[in-house]
Formats: sequence, structure tokens, C-alpha cells
Amino acid sequence: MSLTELDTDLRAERAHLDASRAALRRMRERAEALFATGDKVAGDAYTAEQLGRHMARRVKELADDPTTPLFFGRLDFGDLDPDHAGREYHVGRRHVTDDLGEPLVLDWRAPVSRSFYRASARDPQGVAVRRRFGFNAGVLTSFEDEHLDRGEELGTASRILTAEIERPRVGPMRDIVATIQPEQDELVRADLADSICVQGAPGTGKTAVGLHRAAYLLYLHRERLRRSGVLIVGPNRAFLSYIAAVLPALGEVEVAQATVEDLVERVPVRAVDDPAVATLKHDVRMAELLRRAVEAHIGSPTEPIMVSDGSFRWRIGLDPLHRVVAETRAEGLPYATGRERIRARVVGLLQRQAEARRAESPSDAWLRRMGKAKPVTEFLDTVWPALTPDGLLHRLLTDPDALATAADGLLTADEQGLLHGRAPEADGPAGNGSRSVGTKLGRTPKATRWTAADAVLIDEAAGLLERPAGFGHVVVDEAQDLSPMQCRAIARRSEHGSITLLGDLAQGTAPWAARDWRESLAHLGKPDAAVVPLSIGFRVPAAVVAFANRLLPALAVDVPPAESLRRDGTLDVRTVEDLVAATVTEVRAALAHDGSVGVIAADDTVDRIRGALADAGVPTATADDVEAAERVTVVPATLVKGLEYDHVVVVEPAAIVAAEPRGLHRLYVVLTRAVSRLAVLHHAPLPTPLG
Ligand SMILES: Nc1ncnc2c1ncn2[C@@H]1O[C@H](COP(=O)(O)OP(=O)(O)OP(=O)(O)O)[C@@H](O)[C@H]1O
Repeated sequence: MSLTELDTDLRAERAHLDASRAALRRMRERAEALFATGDKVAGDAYTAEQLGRHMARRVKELADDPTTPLFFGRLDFGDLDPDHAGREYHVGRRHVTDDLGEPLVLDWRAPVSRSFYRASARDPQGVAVRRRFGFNAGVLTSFEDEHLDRGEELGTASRILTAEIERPRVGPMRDIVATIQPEQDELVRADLADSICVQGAPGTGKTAVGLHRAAYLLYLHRERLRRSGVLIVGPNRAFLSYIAAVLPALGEVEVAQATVEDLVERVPVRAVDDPAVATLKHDVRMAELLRRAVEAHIGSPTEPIMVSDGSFRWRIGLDPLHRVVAETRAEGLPYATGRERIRARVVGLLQRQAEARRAESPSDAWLRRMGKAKPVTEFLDTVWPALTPDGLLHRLLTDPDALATAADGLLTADEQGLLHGRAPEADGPAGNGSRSVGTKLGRTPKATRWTAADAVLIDEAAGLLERPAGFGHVVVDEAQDLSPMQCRAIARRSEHGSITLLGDLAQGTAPWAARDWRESLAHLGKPDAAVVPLSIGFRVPAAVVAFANRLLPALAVDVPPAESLRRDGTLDVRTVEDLVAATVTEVRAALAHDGSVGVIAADDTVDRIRGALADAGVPTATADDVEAAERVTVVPATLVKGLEYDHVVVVEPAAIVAAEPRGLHRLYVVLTRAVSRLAVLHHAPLPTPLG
């Protein structure tokens, strides 16, 4: 293409962008006008509210961000394509149509857009030319053509892709719609019915894939998923705020985001377990323990029920009562539903007697009265007493006999002791029955100070009593850190839906971290989900990957190593005398470059580093404040999972490793946060695999 042709083409594309922006503005104005008149046209208050909500969402969905391109690619179909012969389509973040309804921009999720991501010289899918656009601050600056019909294909050598990957990062995570890679696209466009597990090394785009899959599924199954909901589960608040802007930028404003702790928050968490106790409470055997504990409450009828009803007296004998309990038990319903089923069956038996005697059907009020009659509730309280989730756990933790019965053959005596706050004998002075850490048991569940692991158990108990409402699709990020009991909490919320599980076994830092995805998937209730690897790294430069990979053999996990797309970037590992002073100097030097700076240190040194930077006149932000004006963030090592910074300064790796049992895994996470430059400052010797 000659320079003038290029220029003409660029001008035409800019004109198309202007026309598309103007059309989007008109679409939004129409939606706003409808929103304003919605309550006048709607027949009743309910319809008005529904319509209002729909329109408000539509207006939000049509928002135009002038700094992000409305389209990023174009597909020119060849003359022989049966469906799109000779047509060209611009591919962008959402559909934009002109006043006649003709498409100006196609949503990236539309079926034809798929070829933008998947067509290749070998399989052009009818596409003659694929064009990618380069943008700078919302202005279209360049384009790049691949004549697939002539066998031309750039793949990862694309200049525009490289620029996008190497772009300095600032603020929250951005979408990757313009540059989704074929192996990622396959996962993004997987069917709603398919649960998948993605194992990928740091920076291979797992989070990006999960979020784009959510957006894709919402596009394809809008009504269904709007009713059931889509949930994103992430490891902590800092992570959730980091990813929070991605889906709204793709026009999806109604996706719930939560940590697992949020999901199971039925009781306030006000105490901390000893790691050994927490590990036991997260063990899958606790599910069976709780199931048995619930079942132990089901009793046998011991006497007939006699109910006085005006001049009548009804009697239900022991035999039918036994049958009622046995039948209900056999149905395997959640416990609370079972209790109501028993009540309904008993009332049914009373009703039959009443009908036989009076030759007419009793009223609903009569049925309700019988359901609440004292002899009926007393019977229920004997054979199927009402339970609360926290009450159930409280009893197990306060009553050694109840625990021993439920734990028979399941937990050892030492383990039962641990749950009661007694360390095993061999542990010396702590084994005197005193409880220095852990659940602070009060006389009642309300007066008890529960731990995070207790909250998971209480949620499990709640799930035995009543089924929670589930989501249509759940995306779980950093899933390697989920305990079996946490997996079950998610399983209860996705029983009738599908899941996307994202993680990296090498980054597992929790004591119960997964070692095999099959096990996690079984706990999640999706044992047959495919485990798919992602292997191309988009974040971490090759030199940094090579350094971090030295840790892999020591991490005892079987994962495919990543191959970095990034040949740029630097690694600087230095012994320093004064860690804090060296950190300040390093941060100052980093600020000479574009992009974000992340200082990562063992949790207990973070305050000191923040203070030193403040004294040196360098303002810093905290990890959960992604919109902060400060370019420097000081992050405790335990909070940095899933985040990334252009320039990362890692302070004293040995201290990060020493801080926790899976410290080497933590260090692997820490070393893989850098987008462009990694500086490792150490005073103590580097941990063995790195030294
Ligand atoms: N196809 C792509 N095009 C451009 N950038 C991409 C692409 N895929 C991923 N990235 C970028 O690479 C970085 C890493 O992606 P992401 O955070 O999703 O990786 P991850 O596998 O979840 O990493 P971690 O295991 O460290 O959490 C992000 O900045 C993301 O935007």
C-alpha cells in the first residue's frame, strides 16, 4: 500500500469512527429519552419500575469512553464467502447501528466477530483481510493488515499486539478485547453449559479470560443469566477493585463480585484460628461431620399425636408417624425443608380424618392452625427439631460428646481436641486445654467470636438446612487457594450453573492449597470439567520469567512452564546494605519511567517502607485504591496475588519466604508481578533456589 493510499485509508477509518461515535450518541439519547418517559408509557408501577431499570441499564451500557476505541478491528470478507461475500465489518466493544439500523460496529461477541480472533492463513474462514487498528488516547493512529487470502499472517508478531502488551500499566485492569489470542478465545467462547478449569502460569491472561468469558456469556444468554446472575469470586478486596472496571468497560454492569469470605459471611468474623485448627476446619471431612451432626437430630416418634379441635379430637398413631419420618428422611431434602414437609404430612393426616368425619374440606385457616397446634410442634421438635447453622457448630464445639458422636471414625481424638481448643499432648504447655487463639466460645452462638474457618463451616451447615439460590455462571479466580470446604461453598452456589475456574498450582499459598485440579473440581461438584492450560505469558518479561522459574522445582507442583511473549524488560538483582534506603532510591529511579511502581515486601515491613518513602517526599497508595493519584503502591506480599505493576521492587525475598509455611510459593507470586522491570533488593542471602 502506498503512503497516499495509507493516508486515504486512515482518513476513511477516522471518518467511520466519527460516524460511529455520533451514532452511539444518538442511540444513547434515544435511550435517555425513553428512560425519561418510561413511567408515563408504562401501564402500572411494576412495569414502570422494570422498564426504568432496563432503560437505566441500557443508558449505562451505551456510555462512550472517549479514551477507548469504539472499534479495534475490521474484517473484509472475500467474494466467495456464502454469508458475508464482499462485506466489511468493523469489530468493537458493542454494536453500533446507524439510524436505519445498519451496523457500523459489530460487538466483538457476535458470531461473525469470532473470525477476527480465530481466522488464520491456514483457515481464513472466508476472511480476505483482517485489519487491526492502533489507537492513542482514543485517536486512531495506525492500522495493520493481514491478507489472509494471500497467506499473510502476523500472529504474535503483530506490532499493534506487541504495543498493547508492552503498554505501561496505570490504574485498574483493562479489557483485552482488541487482542484476545486464539487459545484464549477458545475459552472465552466456550458454551454456557461447559465448566472449565484454566491452569496458567503468571500473566497468561487467566483473569482476562475469565472476565471476558463472563461478558461473552452475558451477551449470548442475556435473559437467562440476568435472572440467575453471574458471580466473580476473587481472593481479596484489592484484587476485586483492580478488576472491577473491566466488565463495565465491556458494557456489562450487573455482575456480582465477591471474595469467598463475603460469600460465607453469615456471622461476623472476630477471632483467628491457629493454622493447624484452621487447616482441620477446612478439611473436607468436616462436611461429613456436619452432615452427621444434622442427621443426629432426627428422632423417632415415641407417642401418638392427639389434637383437640373444638368438639373433635384427632389422633395419629405411632405407625403413620414412623412412616412420615421415614418417607421424609428418604427424600434427602435440606433439613429445614424436611421439617416443613413433616409438618405438612402430619397436617395432611389430620385433614383426612377431619374430612371423613365432617364430609367437607377444612379451610386454609384450619390447616394453618393445625400446623401450629402445640401437639404438632411438640412432635416436630422431638423428631425434627429446628436448627440454626451457627447453633449447630456451637454445639459441636462446646459439647465434646456431640462432637465425638459425629466424629466417630472420621476425626482422631487429637483432632477432636484441636476443635475444642486443646493442642495434642505432644505439643507441651499449650496442651493444657486453654484456648489462647481460635474461636472464643460464648454461652450462645450470638455471644461467640467466630473465626473465618468457622464461617465456612456455618455456611456448610446452612447449606444442609436450606439450599442457597445459585448463580447461572461463577468465575473463580486464584482458585488454587480454595480449601475443599470453600470449594463446597462455591459448589452450592453453582449447582445448576457452570463455572470457570482459573488458577495456577504454583501460586498456591494457603495451607490447604490445591495440588491437583481434579480434586478441586470434585469438591466444586464439576468433576468432569476440562482442565485447559494457557502457556503464553503476556505480562512478565522473559528475563524475569526465567529468574522466577528457578523456584518452580522447589514448589512441588506439576505445571507447564510459561513462555513469555515479551523480549523487552529488565531484571536487576542487587545486594544492598540498607534495605529501606535502597528501596527509596530504587523507587525514585523508577519514577523516571512511565507506568506504575509496586514495592512488595514482607507484611511486617510494609509500614516502615511506607514511612521512609513518605519522609523522602514520595507519596504512596495502598493496593485497594486503584484509582489513586499516587503512582507508587506499597503492597504486603500476602496481598499482591493477581496484581501487576510496571516496575516492581521486591524487598528482601528471604523475609517474604520466612514469613509463612508456603513462603517460596509466595515469593513466586511476588516475582511475577512485573510488567517491564523487576528490581530485587536483598541484604540477607537469596533463598536457595535463587541464589
Ligand atoms: N491477549 C492479550 N492481549 C493483551 N494483553 C493481554 C492478553 N492476555 C493477557 N494480557 C495482559 O497480560 C496481563 C496478565 O493477564 P492476567 O492478569 O489476566 O493474567 P493471569 O494469568 O491472571 O496472571 P496471574 O496468575 O498472575 O494472576 C494483563 O495486563 C492482561 O491485560
